[in-house]
Formats: sequence, structure tokens, C-alpha cells
Amino acid sequence: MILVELENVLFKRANGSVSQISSKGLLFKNQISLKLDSDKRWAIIGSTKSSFLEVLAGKHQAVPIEGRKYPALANELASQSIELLQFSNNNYGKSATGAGNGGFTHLGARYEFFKDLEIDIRADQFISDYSYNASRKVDTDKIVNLIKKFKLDGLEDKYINGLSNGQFRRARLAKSIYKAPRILLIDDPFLGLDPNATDLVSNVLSQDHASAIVLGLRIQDPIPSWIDNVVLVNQDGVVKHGPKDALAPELEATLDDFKKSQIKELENIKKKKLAFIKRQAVSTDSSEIISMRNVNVAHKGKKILTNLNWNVRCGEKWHIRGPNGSGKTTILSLITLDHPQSWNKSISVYGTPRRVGSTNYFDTNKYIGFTSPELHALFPKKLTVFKAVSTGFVTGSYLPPIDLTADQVDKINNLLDYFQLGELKDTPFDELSISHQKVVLFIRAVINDPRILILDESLSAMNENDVLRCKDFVSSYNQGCVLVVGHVDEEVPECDKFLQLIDAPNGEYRIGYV
Ligand SMILES: Nc1ncnc2c1ncn2[C@@H]1O[C@H](COP(=O)(O)OP(=O)(O)OP(=O)(O)O)[C@@H](O)[C@H]1O
Repeated sequence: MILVELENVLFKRANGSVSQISSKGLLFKNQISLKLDSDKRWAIIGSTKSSFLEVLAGKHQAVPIEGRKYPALANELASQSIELLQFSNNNYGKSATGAGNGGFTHLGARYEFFKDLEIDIRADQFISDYSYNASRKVDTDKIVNLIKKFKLDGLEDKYINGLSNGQFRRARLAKSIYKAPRILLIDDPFLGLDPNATDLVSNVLSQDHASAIVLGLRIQDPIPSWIDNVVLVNQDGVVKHGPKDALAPELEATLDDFKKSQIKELENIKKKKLAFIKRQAVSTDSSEIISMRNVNVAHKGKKILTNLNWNVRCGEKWHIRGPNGSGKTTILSLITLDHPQSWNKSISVYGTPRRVGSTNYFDTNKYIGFTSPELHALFPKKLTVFKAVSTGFVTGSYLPPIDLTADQVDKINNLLDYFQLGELKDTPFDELSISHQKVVLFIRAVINDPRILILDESLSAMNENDVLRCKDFVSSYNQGCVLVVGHVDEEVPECDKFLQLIDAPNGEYRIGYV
């Protein structure tokens, strides 16, 4: 049965979308013809996979309009039969309705969830779409089953603000599967998941036969074994499509080309490095910046951190590792004073114990540069690229500063040029690709030479060239310490030390050299 039929069709970008667009105003240069049938499992692979999934989901304008059809859905409402799940965009939807922007607020809000009792909902209600359909009968068995399958047991009665990023992404998947749409399109299905959760999610998806599943993958991502058909896409449109095994040589050649282009790009980056970000003289400052002595954090009796002893010195780059839900974001929120237990004399920054009265939120965050999925979700979308970066000079606000010094303007322009965003400096944030949005947040984090640079999943969902540039920048960063959270090695800038959290009931950890 044919679910989606594209026949000699071009696509124009819908207003307000953040997809990449070619110079002609078309999403893909060439006309597209493709039939997706319901008994196959598909992966859309390549640089324009996100736009392609949007097109399959009925977004963007089809030219001619009859060039896109849903033969099997003739009598159904497309909005109810097609579900597009995008993890990489800034619509995390961690709100009561699970829809719309801005529900997922700043880290601090996570720890104040009890204030939001009226609007916040439990994980199990979220999965059953409770708030949309309070009167609808909920299939409790199905919910229980999904919670088990996605290893969310024990979290079902937690408010969704209290879920870690990886836990919340699993809950979003469970919610989509609960709805049992005819077509379930999932972009970057494994983004932000630890290796075990990746296997788990892949396994659950392979067993779901209620929906036709279409994944959006990057060329370098492993293709799950249960995918049988692939569509290779780029700016031109569909490059090739067919059974995965038949296309294996094509896929390998594309991956080879991709790797070669990366090596070339890296050489370019090294050559073009701007004067002010040239490798600075190695700093001799190795003073202690952060010190934690026997720090303990527990949520409702569940130990997250136990007797954490950790020192971070100037010049050090730390990879904070650990499975989803092990406490990485919790540690970061202790540093940024977003966690209620941040006011703890066992935590010192520059030798000053965090006693109430010894510091405040603004003074602390002045020397911290920060980027995270939460910030991405919250960030004002209408600011131009230049203004968005300029907010990095302000503490505790997303309003651009009224006055910038000539040096600050120069610095923003230089960094935008280095990251190849110079020409987009007057473009609104939400008209950029996801990758470029993340680069803007990265530049914003580093613009004020922070002494503590926090990069929480900051390179995930970036395209490879942007990843290379950011990694290169971090490798030369010696203004302070760098704390990195990331699950996929290729998205983690080079670090010298690691703090490994072990997801055990005892909140254990290990420290070592990378
Ligand atoms: N406000 C809260 N109330 C209750 N539990 C919470 C709260 N915030 C976090 N937790 C729990 O604390 C644990 C650690 O969460 P944290 O976000 O620090 O994990 P993480 O290692 O960053 O995970 P991920 O890789 O998924 O982002 C999780 O089990 C989470 O459910």
C-alpha cells in the first residue's frame, strides 16, 4: 500500500521553517519522484534529510500541489495520521501540552517544578496525551507497556520537568508510538541518547508495527539493521533510493566522499584561522576554579551524586560522561547556581565557598559561558544572528546590550566570519538551519572569554563542518576551563580529563585522563 507518492514535484519552503533552502527558493533543486510503501522500513539519509522528512509530513508547498499524494490516507486527517518527531529543533515541547515552544525552560525551572503543579504533568499523562484529550479513554495497559519498553519505569509519576534530556526524549518517542499514527517520521532518533538507550530505542522501533516508520539519519550514522529501504538525499533532491543492501556500495562511496571533504575542510579551517583565535601562548595559569568536596544530591531519596570530590583547574578540559539520567546536567546546574543545592559550602569557585551572601547568581554567571538544549529551546527566536551573539556580553538576560564597544562589535564580526555566518548576521535566529542556530549559541557562549565554558550537547545536531570549526576553537581555548557533556565521541571536543558518572543507585563516579 502506497503511503506517500511524490511525482515530478518541487517544494517551496513554508514560511517560518528553519530548513535549509537553496538559492532559488526551492528546498531541492530537482523534481522529486518517490513512492513510500507501508510494508517497508525507511531511512532518509543525507544533508537534507530534515527537509525531506518535513516534505513527507506534508509541510512545505508542493509544486504542483497534486505532485504529493497520500493514497492510503485518502479518508483520514493527515494531521492525525502523520507524526513528525524532530529532536534536533528547538521545540522540545517540555510543556504541559507537549506542543509549542518555550515549555522547556531554563535549567533553574527544572528544580522548581513543584511551583507549576497546575500546568505541569506526570510522565505517564504526557505519554497518553492527557492534556489534549482529558475526556478520551486512556489505554492504561498500553501506557504501562510503553513505559516498561522505554525503561521509564519508576519515572512515570515524575513531572516531566524532572526528567533528564535522554529520559524526556524516550518519553516523547513513547508518546508518538502510543498515538499509533499511520506514518511515524523520526528525525535524528538517537540524538542525545547514551549507547544503551540507543539500542533500546532501536529495538522498540523495530518491533512497532502499528506505524510505518521513517528515520532521518546523517550519512555517518549507523543504519539500524531492521531498516530495509534507504533514500539518499542532498540539495539536489533524491540521489538514489532502493533496498539498503543494494545501495550499500553507493552509501559507502558517499561516506568516503564525506570523510575526504572533512579532511579538506579541516585543512581550510587551520589555514584561515583568524588572528585573535590563533593558538594563544599556552597559559601558565593552572589555578583552581571549581572545587567540590563530598557533594551529595538526591531527588526523592534517589541518590544522584554521592560524596563527589572534584577539582577543576584553569586550562583543563573535562568530558562529563555518563548514561542518561546519571546526573551530568545536575552537576552543571550546581555550578551555574540553578540547582537548589548550589548554595553549599562544599562547593567553592575560585576558593570562595558557596555560602549564601558570599556570591549571587549574576556575579557567578558573569564568568560562565553556557550552551545547552534547554537554552536552545528558550532562546528568543526573532533576534538577528548579530544580536543573538551580543547577548553573550550580558549576564542573566536575553536582551541584547544597548551599547557595544567597538572591540565587542569587532569580536562578534570576526567570530561570525570565522564560523562562516558573516553573511547571515542580520538573519533572524529562527530562519537559520538547526546547525547554524547551535553555532550562534556556541559563539554566544565563548564571546566574553568565560572562565568556565560549559558545552552541554552543544555540538549535537550540527553539520560536520560546523562541528569541526567548534572543535578547533575549543582546542585553542585557554581562557579558563571547559566542561563538555556529549554522548557521541565525534560531537565531543578534545578533552584531557573525564568525570564518569555511573548510573547506579549509589551515585558513584570515576575520574581519569582521556
Ligand atoms: N527536578 C527534579 N526532580 C526530580 N528528579 C530530578 C529533577 N531533575 C533531575 N532529576 C533526576 O535526576 C537524575 C539526573 O538528571 P540529569 O538531568 O542530571 O541527568 P543527565 O546525566 O544530565 O541525563 P541526560 O544524559 O539524559 O541529559 C535523573 O534521574 C532525573 O530524572
